[in-house]
Amino acid sequence: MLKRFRPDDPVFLGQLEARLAAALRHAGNLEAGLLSVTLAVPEIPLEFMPAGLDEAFYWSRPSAGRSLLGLGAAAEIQADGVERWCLLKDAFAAWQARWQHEDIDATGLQPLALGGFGFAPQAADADFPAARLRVPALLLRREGDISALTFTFAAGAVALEPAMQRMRRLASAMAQPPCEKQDQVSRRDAGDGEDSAWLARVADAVADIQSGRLDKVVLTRSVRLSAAQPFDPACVMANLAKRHQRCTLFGVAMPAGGMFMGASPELLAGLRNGETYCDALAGTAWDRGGASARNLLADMKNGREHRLVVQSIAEALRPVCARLEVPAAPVALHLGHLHHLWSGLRGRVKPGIGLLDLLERLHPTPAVGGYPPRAALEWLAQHGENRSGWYTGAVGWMDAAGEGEFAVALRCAQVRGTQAELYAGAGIVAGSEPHHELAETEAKLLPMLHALGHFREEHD
Ligand SMILES: C=C(O[C@H]1C=CC=C(C(=O)O)[C@@H]1O)C(=O)O
Repeated sequence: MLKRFRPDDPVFLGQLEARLAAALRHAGNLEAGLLSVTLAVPEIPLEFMPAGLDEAFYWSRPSAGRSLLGLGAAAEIQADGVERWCLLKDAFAAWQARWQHEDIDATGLQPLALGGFGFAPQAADADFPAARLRVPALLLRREGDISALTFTFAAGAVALEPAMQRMRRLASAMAQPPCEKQDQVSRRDAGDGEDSAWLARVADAVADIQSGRLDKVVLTRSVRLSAAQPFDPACVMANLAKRHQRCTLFGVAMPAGGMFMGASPELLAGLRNGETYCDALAGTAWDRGGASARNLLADMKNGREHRLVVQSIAEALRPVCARLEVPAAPVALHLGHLHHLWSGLRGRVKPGIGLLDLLERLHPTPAVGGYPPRAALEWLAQHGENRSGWYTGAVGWMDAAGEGEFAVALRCAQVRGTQAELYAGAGIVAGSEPHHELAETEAKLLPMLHALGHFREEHD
């Protein structure tokens, strides 16, 4: 085990290189598939995303003591269209079948694939495939009190030097302070006309719900921010991390530069040792307006909105679970100024069911789509709902055994240069009032607005 972790320390890097070289020699010739080498390192500070890494995938769930940072790709599958789940499952099964792992220090940690997918089966824009899974060439992770590095190589590309080059880039990024205080102040681009179009769409949805065509549909909107100086994604992430420790923090580098990042309050699904856990999150109140947090649990409209999500998740899980626990009533989840109705569902999955099977069955839940799911998706398609990137899809990780966690991509933005595009939505049910729903989306934008330096003077 390496005795000290000072990423910029040549002694550390020298020891690491020697140990990796020995592990590669020990592994022998890799004729097909993937080789991962995991080395324990002393405690890694991963509560912040390091700055200046243009190929990073960062995922952190502080409440579970879990943080991941992946760089590069030893293997990747991008999948588009209605068959995207089949394509992902086939590719993942092929990796699993020939994935050699040298866990040199017996960390017990498996190598991981990192990935995400969008709301719709087709890619929404050029920066994001509809779905992607990637085995990072270098993975830095913290799991409770274990910290480790995993290097992964594809057959035909088992080479020490490129791996160490990437490691040195990571080391110099981690040696920097996570965020030089960014006194960024951004301004919001005008979009009043867009607000009135959105209000009209909510009114249309309410009318169609009242006519019985559907029970619920989630409508989303986006706003743009600009700043005089480029946003620094590491600072934005540090701002999110300061305020949203109960959420899942994520940052996914975009191929043409910039980052898709956010602080999600909702796990779509987790799977560990055959036990699955899912958040049903729907029904919202916020400070300064709306149903107050105190009334949230008694509010009929929010209760209706929430029940549809619980019911739908339970319907999706029941056929693949040997045991399923569905709470009889939600509890209030308080996240700063936002308050949600939350129900945690848990179950034991049947043998052979992996995380990708669960994601395929669950997505999109009525927390991001609507109910009945098909009627809601048709309604959204007919009304031109267009969601950028992976917003209302999910971002997460899977281990080589097919278990892992994906968080719904909410409370997020695409941040590139001096521009940012932020997203928020609201569930529309019978009785929804358009201006109230617009105010709800404004409340849901606040976490990212704060993190991007908007409203700084008013609130900080
Ligand atoms: C679609 C969003 O929130 C969903 C998740 C939680 C609560 C929701 C609600 O109360 O409407 C939404 O269904 C969003 O934050 O962009």
